[in-house]
Amino acid sequence: MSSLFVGRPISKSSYNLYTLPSSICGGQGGNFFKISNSLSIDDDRRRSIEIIHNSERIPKHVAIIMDGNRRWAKARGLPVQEGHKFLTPNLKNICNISSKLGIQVITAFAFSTENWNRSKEEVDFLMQLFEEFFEEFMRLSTRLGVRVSVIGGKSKLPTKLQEGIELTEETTKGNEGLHLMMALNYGGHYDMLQATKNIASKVKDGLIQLEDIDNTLFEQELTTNCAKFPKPDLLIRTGGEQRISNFLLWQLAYSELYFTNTLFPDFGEEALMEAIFSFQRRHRRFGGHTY
Ligand SMILES: CC(C)=CCC/C(C)=C/CC/C(C)=C/COP(=O)(O)OP(=O)(O)O
Repeated sequence: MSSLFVGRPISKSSYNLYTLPSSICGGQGGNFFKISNSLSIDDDRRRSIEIIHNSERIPKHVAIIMDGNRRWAKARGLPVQEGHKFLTPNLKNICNISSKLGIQVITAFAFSTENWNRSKEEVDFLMQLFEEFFEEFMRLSTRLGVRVSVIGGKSKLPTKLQEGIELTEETTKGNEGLHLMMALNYGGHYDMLQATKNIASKVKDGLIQLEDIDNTLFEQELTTNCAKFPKPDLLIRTGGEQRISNFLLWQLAYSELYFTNTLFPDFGEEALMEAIFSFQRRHRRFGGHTY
């Protein structure tokens, strides 16, 4: 299909998002995008950008490691907390753009099983910030249309935060738009161990046989099983480090990895679009092709 950019602009920034009427795109509110003609970009990039993004080209599930808050704050002579404060506004922005693009699941790594080793002051601040985050997403449930849930060891989180999470999960569970999974007190090791324990317990109780254990059964026990698309197509890590840091270890087996130097507080629409463009240029083979 050739590029058709006759739609209604839905975003005013360096990248202009366009929505085409469903009569033209043949689907429900399909989104099309192009980069503004006024921008100076090379032809190769323009070509990759001018891809009409149908469901094949848009990652269904994007996971994001939100890193770089401290460096952002330090570079400005600010307390670390000032960097963390971008959690809610940036995730709101990411959810908005992702919804328009047709991304269906976002998993955001907000606190790992190892992050308890940070200073008490930072951990306390983060727990308070997470409480405010859930309040805000619950308050805006109808407007955002985002279903919010949490993966990770919730029982170790402060009681007030657990209550906020429960309320938010309950309030937003009927939202049929984007599904935002917040990974809190989460670790890939934790996820695989809890799955293993559940399976072992089922074997012990005679509910399943040892021979029944396969990839499908194992994946059913992972915390991400609550999402329609449990495995990320694309992993983004902001902040310049190129490692997984105990994130979705099983689920990332065939994900495309994208590392950017952009620090999380600076990670906005333009940076997200860059990540999507990069994904669109990848050839996913899943071990099945040679060419
Ligand atoms: C946006 C926001 C307020 C997020 C909360 C701040 C926070 C704790 C971010 C860390 C996210 C995370 C688990 C990154 C993994 O890196 P790592 O630093 O745990 O691991 P590493 O030492 O391997 O880099």
